[in-house]
Parts: sequence; structure tokens; C-alpha cells
Amino acid sequence: MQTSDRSLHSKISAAPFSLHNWLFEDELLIKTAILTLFLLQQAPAENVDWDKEFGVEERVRDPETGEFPVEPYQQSNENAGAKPFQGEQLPAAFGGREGIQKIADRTVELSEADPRISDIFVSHDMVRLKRTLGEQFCYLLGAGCDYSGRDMRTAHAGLGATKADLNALVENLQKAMREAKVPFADQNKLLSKLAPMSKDVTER
Ligand code: HEM
Repeated sequence: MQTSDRSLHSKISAAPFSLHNWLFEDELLIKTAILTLFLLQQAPAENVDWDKEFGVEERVRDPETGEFPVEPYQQSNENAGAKPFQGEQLPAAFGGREGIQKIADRTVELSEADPRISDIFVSHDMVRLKRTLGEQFCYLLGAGCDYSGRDMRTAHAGLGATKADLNALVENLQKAMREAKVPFADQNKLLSKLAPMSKDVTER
């Protein structure tokens, strides 16, 4: 007797451990395997050193100074951006070298915490900035330091600081000087040295 395709199919399907079941399970297995492979491919790779992967150089702080290295440059007091004041009065009004360094440190700390400009300071070397800003103020006030940092244009290139950012920084410096009880007239003497640097430290 001739069996139709349809009845053969139903017989195969009905039988326990039938060819139909076997084929169906096998298909499911293949689909699961493909899905697993797909998911594995999509999973984020763990323990990948992306800096190494893309050839980013690791920055290491100098064990003595705690500063990150910078590109080589010509050191000179000219880099401070202005000529220093002469005489003993001004350094004394700022509390000598120690007082000047404290004002520079405080200015950097206030600026780092200032929501108006903190974004510009993130990821820059605040250890170096405190030292070089202290040297610059000390040099300009005639307190007998040399300035070892970069010139203003080079140091601020690419930061994108605006006139408003500069005003915020100056406000922070004024606060630091007020806290240190520097007389108002003497505060303005330091500011008068910094004001002409505006074009070099801002870009907009
Ligand atoms: C007349 C005003 C300013 C003076 C005198 C001044 C002074 C300095 C000095 C001495 C340095 C260190 C240079 C070096 O590392 O060799 C420096 C770096 C820097 N300044 Fe200023 N600055 C002024 C304005 C500003 C403003 C307005 C901003 C942003 C709001 C700013 C943000 C920075 C930052 C982020 C660095 C570190 C750059 C780096 O690590 O490459 N500065 N500045």
C-alpha cells in the first residue's frame, strides 16, 4: 500500500524519539550555538589595557617633585611675561617667599574647586602649576625667585580659556590675597603685572 507524504510525516512526528524531534532539537542546538557566539562577540572585553592598545604613553610623576614631565623648553625669567618690581616693600606685604607661595597654592585650590573654571584644570598637573605660579608671583613681586616655567602663550595653548574664565581666576587670586591680608594697593600691583598677559592666556 502507498503511504502519502502527509501521513508519513504524522507518523514520524508521533513516534517517541522520532526523526522529526531529532531534527527539531538539532536546529535549536545550532541556533543556541550561533546566539552564544554572537553574544560572546558583543560582550565587552575585560582586562584590556586600552592605553597600550592605542599606543598612549603612560605619564609617570617624578618621584622627587611629584610632577609630570613636560615637553622640553628654554627656561628663562622672560617666560614670566613681565619685568619684576624692585624693592623690599612689596615682598614684605605678601609675607615673603613663603607667603607668596601660599597665595599661589590657594589660588590654584580655589580655581580647581570653582565650578566656573574647574573643567579647565581637570587632568592638568596641579603640583607643577602651584610651583610655577608661586615662582612667577615671587619673581614678579621682586622677592628674589627665578621663574622656571613655560611662557604664558605656550602654557595656555589649547586650553580654550575665555575672558570670563580669566575674570574668575583673578577673583580667586583676589580672595587668596584678601585672606592673606595683603593690602589692597599691593594686591593691585600684582594684578597690574598680570593684566597685559590676558591676550596670551585666553583664546576667545
Ligand atoms: C594672567 C593670568 C594667568 C597667569 C599669570 C597664569 C599662570 C600660569 C603658569 C605660571 C602656568 C604654568 C606654566 C608651566 O607649567 O610651565 C600656568 C598653567 C596653566 N594655567 Fe594659567 N595663568 C593665567 C591664566 C589662566 C586661566 C584664565 C586659566 C583657566 C581658567 C589657566 C589655567 C591654566 C592651566 C590649566 C595650566 C596648566 C597647563 C598644563 O599643565 O599644560 N590659567 N598658568
